[in-house]
Amino acid sequence: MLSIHEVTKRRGSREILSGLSFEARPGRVTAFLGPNGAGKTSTLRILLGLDTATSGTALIDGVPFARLADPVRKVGAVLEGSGAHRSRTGRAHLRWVAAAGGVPRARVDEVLELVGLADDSRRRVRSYSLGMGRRLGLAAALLGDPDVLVLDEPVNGLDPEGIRWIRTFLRDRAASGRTVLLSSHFLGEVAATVDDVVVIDRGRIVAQGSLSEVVGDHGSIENAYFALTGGAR
Ligand SMILES: Nc1ncnc2c1ncn2[C@@H]1O[C@H](COP(=O)(O)OP(=O)(O)OP(=O)(O)O)[C@@H](O)[C@H]1O
Repeated sequence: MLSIHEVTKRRGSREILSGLSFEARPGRVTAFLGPNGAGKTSTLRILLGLDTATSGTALIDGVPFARLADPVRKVGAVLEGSGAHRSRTGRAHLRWVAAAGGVPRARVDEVLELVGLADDSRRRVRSYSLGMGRRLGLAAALLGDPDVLVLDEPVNGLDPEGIRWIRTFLRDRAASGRTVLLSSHFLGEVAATVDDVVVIDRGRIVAQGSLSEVVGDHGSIENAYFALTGGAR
């Protein structure tokens, strides 16, 4: 369970997050939607302990990221890119991440299989396509078989096959009782994948609830999104 409570973030004189509160629950895929610059990445960074809130709390199963006893097994995250050194092979990168997190080496082969990268694991990361880089990032996040997955724009730039794969993957993850939070501005895909939706605009939550609650009378998530965020800017 992820619980964001009254999170506010100021940068200089600007308030980029204003009293955000929402939850992402186990067994559900929650989409965190909003236009460019709305504050999605800033919120995820606070949740993952990469930045601090000016006020409010962001908790993972009741504790801040920094106080998790075993973070690698509690939460896996992919923020941007694969985070891998381009001259390393995919497998070498994962072994390095596994060692740093105290995860047994054998798990590397399991996650390579899970993300469909086993056949390419001995290639250097610089030769990977965007989609393969995404799969590698996801593989690293899965090393600890975490209860919670946090993904920033996971479908951005993927081809239809990659989008379909990740959609199925995230649904399976939620079906096994895990918590999945993904940020996105790619609305069409979200409707087919998610249970719950949180919409943010200019640092404020403008809607949250189940997908059908947020769609409401708008007919589609696209219509709801543009009505709630005042259209594309
Ligand atoms: N390091 C930083 N220093 C100053 N301002 C920042 C910094 N990071 C983000 N911001 C500002 O905070 C606001 C929220 O940015 P954020 O990246 O969280 O939005 P986002 O919803 O993830 O957008 P996108 O979809 O474009 O990634 C923006 O106005 C951005 O310019």
